[in-house]
Amino acid sequence: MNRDPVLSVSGLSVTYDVDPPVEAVRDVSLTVGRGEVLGLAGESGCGKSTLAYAVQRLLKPPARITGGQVVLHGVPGSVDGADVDLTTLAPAGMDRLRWDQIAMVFQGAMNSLNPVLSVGEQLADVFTRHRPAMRRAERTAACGALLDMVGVGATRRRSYPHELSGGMRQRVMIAMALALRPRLLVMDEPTTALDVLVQREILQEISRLREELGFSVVFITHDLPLLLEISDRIAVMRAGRIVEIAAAADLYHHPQHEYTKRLLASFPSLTGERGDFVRKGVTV
Ligand SMILES: Nc1ncnc2c1ncn2[C@@H]1O[C@H](COP(=O)(O)OP(=O)(O)OP(=O)(O)O)[C@@H](O)[C@H]1O
Repeated sequence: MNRDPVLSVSGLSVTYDVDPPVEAVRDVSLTVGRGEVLGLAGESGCGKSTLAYAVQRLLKPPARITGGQVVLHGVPGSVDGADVDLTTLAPAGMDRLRWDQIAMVFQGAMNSLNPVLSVGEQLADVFTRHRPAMRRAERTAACGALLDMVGVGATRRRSYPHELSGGMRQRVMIAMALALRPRLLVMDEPTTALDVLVQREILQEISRLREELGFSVVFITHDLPLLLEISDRIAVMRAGRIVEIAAAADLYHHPQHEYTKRLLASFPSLTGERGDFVRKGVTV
């Protein structure tokens, strides 16, 4: 399926300036289409997180982008009409785009909630910072609607993080990431720390929200079976490079790269009869 791109990464390279230097991302090119779920697979240390952080300019020294471009397309109000190269954008410009256009949910996100503020207050804070003209009542209503949307329920607005389960807290983080209706959601192992049932419930929720709101997702995990279920396309990364990128079903049925074949073979659940769950969407 051809979709308008939301994000185009071309020739992106990132090095950690340590001794010896680590070339964590090497000449990576990929696009993310509107409304698409792009899965990013690969073994631990292959550079998935570095790529995700680089795309949002969230890398800190010793990491350094050594080449390439990250273009966000169709940015409202941008100077040249629509396309913004995030690698050259001034920090203030990037701050404006973060949350608004691109938001991220990472693995430990649920632990980054402030323990002394209610989840409602923390959600409201996103609006206070990014939508200063919003009135208090409007903000409160928006926070309630978000909590309903992710299945936490508006009545939990006054709860503190410690009063919620890990799954609930991660849902709050997803609500926060979706608050400003970003066009791209980057999720780095967002459910890995949760038990399998909660993980599936949340993935189902993300699939539903994606259909309802139309945002694109870059979903990172080492869990290839999970990616095959939820992704439109999958990029397989190895030692900093994308070795193969294909529609999920093609990648499963006709893997081209030796490494992809090995990766598929390393998940026993993908061999034999159980392999038929590919591309049917998330089911509980
Ligand atoms: N701060 C750092 N300094 C030096 N090297 C680093 C740093 N952070 C990451 N690396 C290296 O960069 C490479 C890519 O790491 P990265 O965390 O992006 O991989 P990953 O695929 O996301 O792994 P995981 O699934 O374990 O999170 C690895 O070799 C890692 O050791």
